[in-house]
Amino acid sequence: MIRLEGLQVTFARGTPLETPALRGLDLTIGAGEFVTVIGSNGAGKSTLLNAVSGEVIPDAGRVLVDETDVTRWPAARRAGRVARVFQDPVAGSCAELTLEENLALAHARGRRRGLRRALGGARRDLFRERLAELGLGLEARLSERMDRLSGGQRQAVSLLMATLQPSRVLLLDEHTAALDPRTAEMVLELTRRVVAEHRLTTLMVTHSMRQALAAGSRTLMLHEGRIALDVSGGERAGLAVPDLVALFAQARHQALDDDSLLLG
Ligand SMILES: Nc1ncnc2c1ncn2[C@@H]1O[C@H](COP(=O)(O)OP(=O)(O)OP(=O)(O)O)[C@@H](O)[C@H]1O
Repeated sequence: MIRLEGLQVTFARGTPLETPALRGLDLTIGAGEFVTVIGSNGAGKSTLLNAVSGEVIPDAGRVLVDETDVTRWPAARRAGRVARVFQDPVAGSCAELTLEENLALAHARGRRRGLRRALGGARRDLFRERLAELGLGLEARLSERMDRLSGGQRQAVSLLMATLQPSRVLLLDEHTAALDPRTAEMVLELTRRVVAEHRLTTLMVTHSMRQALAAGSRTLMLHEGRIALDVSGGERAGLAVPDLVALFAQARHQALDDDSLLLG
């Protein structure tokens, strides 16, 4: 479960480059809920994920993960609770290490146990089993270096790494954007499976309106650091991509109107 209360993040405060990225954002995401996040460039989507993962500490407001206030916790301290997969397939793992070593590191993260113990025979069997579940034949490639894998295979392994941690929260930052359409679909399908199996509370940022509606059960639209749209249930089920595009345009105009009212 994630709860954000009055979250404010301003970059370069007090300088001519001052940028308000999140402007008092309130959001509650239930345990096991899968939420997709859309919004134009600079809307605050990555900052939102960064505030949950601890890469960014807010100026005001609170971040709660499973009812624990983690607002001031650095990212490393949250790593056992919050897993993340990035847009760049290279970002989530160590290229020079083998698949097994990467999985062992992920398995050890957030636990009080070292790499050596994590590399035992029982672990290897677990890794092989979990890799086999991906259906990509990677179970036979445990001792290969990570940089031998394709982008899609790396994202699949990154998702698997996320579930080897004891984490309950999964953050996906445009994690299929760098993949070709077929591979992106495969990784999205895998994402659905992994989230459902592990009941992960999930925030997925995407620039694809189609993906935003096809994955998860709720969609948020961010605009200028605020939530401009929050749809779920029957309302969302009845939406097609053009409807979402229209709502997006409407929410942006609404925000512009609000600003002009304020300015007026
Ligand atoms: N480290 C930083 N320093 C200064 N400004 C930043 C920093 N990170 C983000 N910003 C600014 O904060 C605002 C929100 O950025 P953010 O990256 O969260 O948007 P986004 O919705 O993820 O955009 P995109 O879709 O382009 O990735 C933008 O105006 C951005 O330029």
